[in-house]
Amino acid sequence: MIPTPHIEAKNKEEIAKTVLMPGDPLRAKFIADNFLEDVKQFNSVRNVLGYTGTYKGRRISVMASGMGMPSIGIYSYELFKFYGVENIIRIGSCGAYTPELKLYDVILAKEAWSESTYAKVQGGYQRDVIEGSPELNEKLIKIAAELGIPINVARIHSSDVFYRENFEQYKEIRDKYGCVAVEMEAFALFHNAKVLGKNAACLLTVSDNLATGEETTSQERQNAFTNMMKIALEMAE
Ligand SMILES: O=P(O)(O)O[C@H]1O[C@H](CO)[C@@H](O)[C@H]1O
Ligand SMILES: O=c1cc[nH]c(=O)[nH]1
Repeated sequence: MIPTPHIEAKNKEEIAKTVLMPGDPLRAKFIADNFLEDVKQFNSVRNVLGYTGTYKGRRISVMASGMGMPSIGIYSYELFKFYGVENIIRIGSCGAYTPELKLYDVILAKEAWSESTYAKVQGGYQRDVIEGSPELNEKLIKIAAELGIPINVARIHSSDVFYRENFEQYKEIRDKYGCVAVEMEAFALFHNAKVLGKNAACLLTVSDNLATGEETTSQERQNAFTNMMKIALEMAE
């Protein structure tokens, strides 16, 4: 079923087996412009930009997911199911729930906790925690160590809501469920990988801290989280 309603690539070969997936289409473009060689754009439908190129001579794709679980649910499903993609590594921004995490710190989401109904509705999954791929995580941890980039391996919160009326609720989610930071896509990505027999991981960079009030600009979130990008790019094959 390709092209799909949301991805215009006409054959599978246009997309590599491993896809890096930021929420922001312009973060995808930044990576293609600054890190990849021999780049070909394979998607511009809805401005959700997708590119394939080489990194240090090895092939890799980068495509945006948009924001939220419904959006990454669509793109990751189409890539896994119809384009033969095997590995998706989300590279996102997140809000830290603890003062110990500093802006620009990198987190590897070992598992995602969520109150979202995404996994239940999509495939009848009843639990509220889903793990990322242990194999991908092991590789990412090794790469980070080789690059000398510290990473925090932890459980994160995948939320459907960016602006909560009760801001202080994050403390309960942190303390009760053990989540160190919040983002909005990993739970759905991990679920799609599981039901389709594929692999998914999620690297995050701290863009703001709910405990201290520190925050980065939209420009930094788009272009400056390069440590996370460099770790993920080493997954090129
Ligand atoms: O920076 P990205 O990858 O979009 O990730 C985070 O940023 C967005 C909210 O600002 C949500 O998509 C959240 O998950
Ligand atoms: O989902 C997100 C991403 C960054 N910062 C937040 O507070 N939430």
